[in-house]
Amino acid sequence: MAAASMIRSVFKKELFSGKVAIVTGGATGLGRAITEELSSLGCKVVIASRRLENLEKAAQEINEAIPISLRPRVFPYQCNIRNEEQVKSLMKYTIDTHGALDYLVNNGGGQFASPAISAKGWLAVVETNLTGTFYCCKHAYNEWMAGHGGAIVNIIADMYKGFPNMAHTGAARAGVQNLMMSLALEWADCGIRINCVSPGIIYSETAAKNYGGRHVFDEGLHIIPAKRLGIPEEVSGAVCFLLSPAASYITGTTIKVDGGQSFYRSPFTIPEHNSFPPPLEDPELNSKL
Ligand SMILES: CCC/C=C/C(=O)SCCNC(=O)CCNC(=O)[C@H](O)C(C)(C)COP(=O)([O-])OP(=O)([O-])OC[C@H]1O[C@@H](n2cnc3c(N)ncnc32)[C@H](O)[C@@H]1OP(=O)([O-])[O-]
Ligand SMILES: NC(=O)C1=CN([C@@H]2O[C@H](COP(=O)(O)OP(=O)(O)OC[C@H]3O[C@@H](n4cnc5c(N)ncnc54)[C@H](OP(=O)(O)O)[C@@H]3O)[C@@H](O)[C@H]2O)C=CC1
Repeated sequence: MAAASMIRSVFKKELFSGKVAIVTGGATGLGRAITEELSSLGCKVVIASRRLENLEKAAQEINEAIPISLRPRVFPYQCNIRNEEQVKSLMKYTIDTHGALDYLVNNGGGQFASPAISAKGWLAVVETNLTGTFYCCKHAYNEWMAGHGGAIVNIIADMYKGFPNMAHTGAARAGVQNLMMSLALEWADCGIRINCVSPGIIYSETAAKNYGGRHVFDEGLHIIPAKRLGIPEEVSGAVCFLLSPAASYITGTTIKVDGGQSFYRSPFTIPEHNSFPPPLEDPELNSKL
């Protein structure tokens, strides 16, 4: 956010002291808010995404807000989560440099809106959001969490009524939610908790830019019972809660941070038509249905 948020962390200072986290997409939007809150609570955070320049700038800015004696707490690392080798290197770097990997936040991702998705576009979005999350979970588990436990949070999206015009991301996010449930069971015996946070429409400058402007977000206002957009700090609090000891008995679940949007109306309008097959023999009766 360009404007200062009124939301301050509700968690105690040093809640995450001595802990190490990876936040993918941690330089912008939701990921940045999560990184700011985790690092302000004592956590070392490796932020990982494709654009190194962005990551370096964000790390510098966030570190500057931390008392000099406690810096640095945020570390940039270039990684495309679609590339399994790069994901493996991210995990190794984090553990070799910082000695642990307590938390993983799978936030990096995105999509584009289109009613006609090409095969290449479909693969790009599924590989980013579903396969990228799978790679990150798998290698966090292999490299550290299988032997030490840990907590994972995946950021998904409001896809509960389908996701017309963004079918690729709807399918990918539903896949991430189901993956989360499988892993919560498979990895429970290692002391790994894994959950999802499902944001509604959360305004950030970078997200809006990706959609060609703020108007795209404002167009969603009529489907939000809260009658306003969310901000990244409102998502961050839920992520920090799920990582914290306050959530020590919570695994395999999803927290929706969406102002009630997910159980309210769909943004999608179906054109008038009579294309469905008639159920009755009498055409006149059919016309009355
Ligand atoms: C509104 C409220 C809800 C908000 C939710 C949010 O998530 S906010 C967060 C918002 N933040 C983000 O979403 C940030 C992250 N998002 C991204 O990086 C991209 O959206 C990505 C995931 C598609 C990866 O892209 P990439 O370039 O690295 O991938 P690539 O080079 O491998 O294949 C690309 C292929 O995909 C297709 N295609 C791509 N764009 C469009 C389009 N606009 N139009 C049509 N098609 C498009 C095209 O086929 C293209 O191939 P081509 O024709 O070029 O040969
Ligand atoms: N804002 C919203 O309303 C909603 C957002 N979400 C999801 O929340 C997450 C954060 O979005 P938001 O902060 O709003 O938007 P942003 O566009 O600011 O964030 C997306 C982040 O993901 C990173 N990223 C994208 N692709 C990759 C990749 N292949 N490898 C590594 N990192 C990648 C980007 O960094 P870089 O370009 O450097 O790789 C960027 O930092 C996304 O998954 C988004 O889809 C879900 C529901 C609603």
